[in-house]
Amino acid sequence: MTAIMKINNLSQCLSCLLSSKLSHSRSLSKATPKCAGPAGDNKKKFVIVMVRHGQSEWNEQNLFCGWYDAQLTEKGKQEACAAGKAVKDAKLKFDLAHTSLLKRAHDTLQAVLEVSEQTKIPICKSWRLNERHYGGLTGLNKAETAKKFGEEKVKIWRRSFDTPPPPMEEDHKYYKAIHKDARYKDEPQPCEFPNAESLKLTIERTLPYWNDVIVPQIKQGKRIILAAHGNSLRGIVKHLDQLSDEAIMELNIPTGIPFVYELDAQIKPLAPMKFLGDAETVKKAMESVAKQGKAK
Ligand SMILES: O=C(O)[C@@H](CO)OP(=O)(O)O
Repeated sequence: MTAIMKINNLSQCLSCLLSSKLSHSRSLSKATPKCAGPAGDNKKKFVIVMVRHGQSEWNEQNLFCGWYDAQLTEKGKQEACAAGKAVKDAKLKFDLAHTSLLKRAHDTLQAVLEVSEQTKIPICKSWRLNERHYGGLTGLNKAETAKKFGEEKVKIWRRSFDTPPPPMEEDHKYYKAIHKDARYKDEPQPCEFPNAESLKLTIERTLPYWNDVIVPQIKQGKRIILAAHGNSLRGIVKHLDQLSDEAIMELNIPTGIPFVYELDAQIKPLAPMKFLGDAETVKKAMESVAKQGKAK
């Protein structure tokens, strides 16, 4: 049975991981550091696999989703299974998985692990890996919003680095479903609970989890899969590839296609991200994410 750990804060996370290490000592003891590079610390090579969840019901309807807990569609489930097959075919093995508190990411991860026959690994969950909070735009149709406010404005809301969407007020249709959800009763603290996030704000809460939880595990040789969201992953990619605020605007991560980073001992990418999919399919899937913000 898959071990699931909900991580409420970073210190709890570390003790959680420690206890999981004890209870999963059999699976973890088999973990071998991925140090395939030539000798010398800088060349030491680690591998991390990331995947955006498969298509969700709100992706299908082209709605701003953010922290709303939309489910996977049938297509999304198939994408998740195909991602698992790609992982299996690439012979990628994991010691640990990380995901958000949102079902679409968790269910994608579960399918990947089932299809690639590695369901026994611990799964760490954190709100810090959630999708960016889309504020007052949550639940609105992206194409209709572009028609009303203009495509340029929607591109700024969707892809600019530091312009957040309008905030989610208490009378918003989805405020209760998100802000009063029991899964957030311990964390985030009221002062850190977002009511709208730009990519910059998303990075500010995602990066501490990357730096304090995931990076130390990578350095211990743990082979990790991270199943998250378009924008929480864009934040990590921006950091890893040191992309400028302008360059990150053009990156659209497709649903359900895993991508792999090979990292040196300083956790710097040794090569660009490599998608487990053919280049044409990946290009088309990226273009289709970008187009979601066009008026129809
Ligand atoms: O709606 C959202 O939460 C995200 C991801 O689906 O959309 P976008 O690609 O527009 O940032």
